[in-house]
Amino acid sequence: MTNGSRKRKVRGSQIRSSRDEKQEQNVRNRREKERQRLEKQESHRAGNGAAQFDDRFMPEEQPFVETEAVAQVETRMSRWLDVGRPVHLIGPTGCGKTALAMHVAHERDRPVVWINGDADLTTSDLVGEYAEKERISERDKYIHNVIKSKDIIRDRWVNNPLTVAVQEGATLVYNEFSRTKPVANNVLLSVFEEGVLELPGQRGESRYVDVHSDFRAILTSNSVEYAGVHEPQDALLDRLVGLYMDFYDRDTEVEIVQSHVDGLDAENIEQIVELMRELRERLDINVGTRAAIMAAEGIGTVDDRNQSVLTDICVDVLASKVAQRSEVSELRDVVESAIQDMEVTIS
Ligand SMILES: Nc1ncnc2c1ncn2[C@@H]1O[C@H](COP(=O)(O)OP(=O)(O)OP(=O)(O)O)[C@@H](O)[C@H]1O
Repeated sequence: MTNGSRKRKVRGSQIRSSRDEKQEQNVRNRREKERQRLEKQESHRAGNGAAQFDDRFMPEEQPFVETEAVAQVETRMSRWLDVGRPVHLIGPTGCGKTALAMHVAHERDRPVVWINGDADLTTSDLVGEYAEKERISERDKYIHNVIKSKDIIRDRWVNNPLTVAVQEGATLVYNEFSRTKPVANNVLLSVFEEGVLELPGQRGESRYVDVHSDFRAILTSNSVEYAGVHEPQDALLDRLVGLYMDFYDRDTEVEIVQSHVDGLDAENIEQIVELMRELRERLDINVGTRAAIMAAEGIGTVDDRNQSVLTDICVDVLASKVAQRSEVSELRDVVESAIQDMEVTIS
């Protein structure tokens, strides 16, 4: 054997040993990456407050007007929330329940969680479910040239808004809760009474979640639907403090419309609010504060303002509430005569 061949042999073994080192290093890197991934996943699952409060649970904050009338209802709400009682705001569509609930919730300086009641909403939609599959792969080289590989697929629990709110001591705003079928809302009974949320589907200790001492709930419902198809179970209503709301007074409604509509002077807004309040009396349909905001927005787009345009705008705003086409002409007649009688002069 020549010196050269010996040298090549030595070089070959050096290359092989550096390859082995590299492979071992790769295995170590992969294990470290997997460890970091699992650690991240675990901390996400355990969740801290900020991570759990996902935007999809919360609507944007709207401008909020606080007059004496508004402050009165706020005071009554806060009184009950302070002693840990859930508050149920009941009132006609568009009277300001949601705006008030959101405002009071934000004032509490706790995270706010939002749920919108719906006939299709299930208990799982409220509390959570095993909704995702989690795949964990382990690859290990225990013996030289033998790679042991294992794939674990397990179900992963995903919390829904009620569980997040209960765990984090948030203020839950459950809008139109009576639209949800009563059976789905049964989970609320033990939350309000025993301070425990039961997670159907979970096993063992993780089936029960202690309600955080700062957790509060504000529920809203429409006074008409409330007595309708999904009449909530008496046991749930028994646990709620019920505050009936009506439309605010004229001046509050004027301020509310002003806060939502730019570029329309106070006189025009006052006339629109007064007209809508009159139509509220004359029509069988519900004419909420929202209708006044929409009419003011509509008028704001018109340069050449007159009674005929105002009639068109009011009919457009209210027509979706009448069931038949034939009723639209009746609606127009009522709007026209209200404008005439009140001598509304929009400018
Ligand atoms: N205090 C307030 N400040 C500012 N805007 C308000 C106030 N109260 C009500 N509004 C506005 O009036 C409109 C109707 O209010 P809101 O949606 O709260 O009524 P609601 O009773 O919850 O209606 P629905 O039953 O249809 O949900 C909204 O545009 C809302 O932003």
